[in-house]
Amino acid sequence: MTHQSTATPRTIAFIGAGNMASAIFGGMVDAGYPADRIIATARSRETLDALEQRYGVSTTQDNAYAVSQADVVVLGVKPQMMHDVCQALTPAVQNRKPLIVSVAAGITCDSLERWLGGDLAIIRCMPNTPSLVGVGASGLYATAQVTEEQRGLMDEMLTAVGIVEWVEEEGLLEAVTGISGSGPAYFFLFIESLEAAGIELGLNAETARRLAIQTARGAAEMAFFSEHEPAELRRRVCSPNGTTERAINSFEEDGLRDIVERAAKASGVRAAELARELDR
Ligand SMILES: NC(=O)C1=CN([C@@H]2O[C@H](COP(=O)(O)OP(=O)(O)OC[C@H]3O[C@@H](n4cnc5c(N)ncnc54)[C@H](O)[C@@H]3O)[C@@H](O)[C@H]2O)C=CC1
Ligand SMILES: O=C(O)[C@@H]1CCC=N1
Repeated sequence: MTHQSTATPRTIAFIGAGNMASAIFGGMVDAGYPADRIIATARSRETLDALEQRYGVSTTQDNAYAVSQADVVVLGVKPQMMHDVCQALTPAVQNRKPLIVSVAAGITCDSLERWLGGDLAIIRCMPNTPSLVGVGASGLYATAQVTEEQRGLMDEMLTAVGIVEWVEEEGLLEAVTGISGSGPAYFFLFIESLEAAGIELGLNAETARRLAIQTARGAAEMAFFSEHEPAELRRRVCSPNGTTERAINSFEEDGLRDIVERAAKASGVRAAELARELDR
């Protein structure tokens, strides 16, 4: 994959280059976005050195300096840190007026706007970590101040690392969090469980892990590329009165669908809770 845009690439500051932010810019760089247009900040110099070495991005521990260079500021710190980080950045942000993008679970555009001094174009983004390997899924919400060009810029940045879905109501980002933001962890848990089952059934640990991972990958790729819906693909694995049917019946009897729905809702509820807890 190569970076397609002919426009001058924007300078993007990632404030808090942890798991999520580095998954996005790592994926962007691997997809061809110019590394010299990315500035990453973090608390530890060691983290930044490693990112500089791996991706060739610029780094600094000075958040305000990074903002002073940026057309787009991606806020990638933990929700609990967001208030203090924003307040410290207010002068630099008000001076430069970059597009503000937050990836933090829960934190509302209203809080961000207040904490950063007002009158800003803000996008809330709920990405996920598979962005690192170009298979991310991001849900986005834009406030009224965001221009079409800025939306286009985000589309360009994030389609380099996966799919992008815009939602028209901010509250729907809670649903996005419950499905795709937290979602990779659900699938990792399923892989772990399948691996453990393989070991229980007598396979050696490495074989069980390789089979579980490759099966998850194969199923996801088939679902992605197929013209058939997942339910049909599932039916095609189930021979009548065969082995899969027995396993699927076991899942259904144990209430897997309800279990998944409850978990996804719990994630979204926690996002809403974070917004209330951290608003001030
Ligand atoms: N991890 C995930 O799968 C996802 C995370 N998110 C959101 O991404 C945000 C970050 O989560 P993670 O990357 O998992 O956390 P993390 O702990 O890996 O990253 C946070 C980074 O912020 C840095 N940091 C802390 N205080 C700072 C400061 N004052 N100035 C500059 N940098 C500072 C830390 O050094 C660290 O590198 C959270 O708000 C979370 O809700 C959203 C979607 C998925
Ligand atoms: O667990 C969290 O709060 C973050 C947001 C979505 C995925 N990880």
